[in-house]
Amino acid sequence: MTSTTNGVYDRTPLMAGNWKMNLDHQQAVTLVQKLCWTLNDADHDFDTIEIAVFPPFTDLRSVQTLIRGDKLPVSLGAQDLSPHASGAYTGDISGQFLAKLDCRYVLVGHSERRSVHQESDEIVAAKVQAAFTHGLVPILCVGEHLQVREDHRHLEHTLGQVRAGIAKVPTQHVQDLVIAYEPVWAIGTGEVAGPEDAQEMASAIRELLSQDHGPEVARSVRILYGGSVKAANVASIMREKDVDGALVGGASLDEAEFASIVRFEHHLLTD
Ligand SMILES: O=C[C@H](O)COP(=O)(O)O
Repeated sequence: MTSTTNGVYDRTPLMAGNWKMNLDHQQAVTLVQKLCWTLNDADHDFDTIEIAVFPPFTDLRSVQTLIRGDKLPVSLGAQDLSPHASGAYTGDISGQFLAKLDCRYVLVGHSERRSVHQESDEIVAAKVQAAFTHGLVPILCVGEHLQVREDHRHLEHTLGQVRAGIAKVPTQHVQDLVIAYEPVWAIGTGEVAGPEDAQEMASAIRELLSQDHGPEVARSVRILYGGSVKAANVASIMREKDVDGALVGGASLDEAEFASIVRFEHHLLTD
């Protein structure tokens, strides 16, 4: 599978739906079924764009059973994991358990984890390592608050989060990483960063990866944009050459809207 938008590199676009703390396990199954029906009805080519859903932990087994039973072309991911493999960590979930549930991805360092649960760069780095240890692909979430952007420190801040998050990851793992740039001021606010803002950051992240891990690794890493992505704005973001997909919150809870986001190439053709 290759990217058909930025053309230069062989990166498969990834459209990831982070449901956050929404939908119980029955609603989760219904949403995934409806999403696939909607995409099938639209003759969507599932080979060109990867689709992943990130339900709450309690939904994962039900969604896994559906995906496996109906052989649905949808990847499964979790919203968080413990930095530890097992032990006395009440309420935490091991990456080992997520891998057993066929999770391919896990979000790490989402801004809501960093702000609500005070996750530091050190904890985020330990979770990135734990993900790789258990064979999961971490989606490292980074991004600045509004004040940082207004102070013109957004590049320094966000690149610092990237460097800290992958500090202990060997180069052979870095190439499999996914990074999601989510400016905090654009999350759930209806404010969307301009495509040029997304490209500026994605390009800077790729340059940093190139410096630290070499150009081949930098070309392999997929970089997503997140923050108020909708069907109406996804095409302009996906036109940017270093943006390889979207991490979608609210709009991923509606099968028609998320299906339309997944079919962003259709918008490119009709724009
Ligand atoms: O993980 C998703 C992001 O937080 C974006 O959420 P949003 O699309 O509701 O703004």
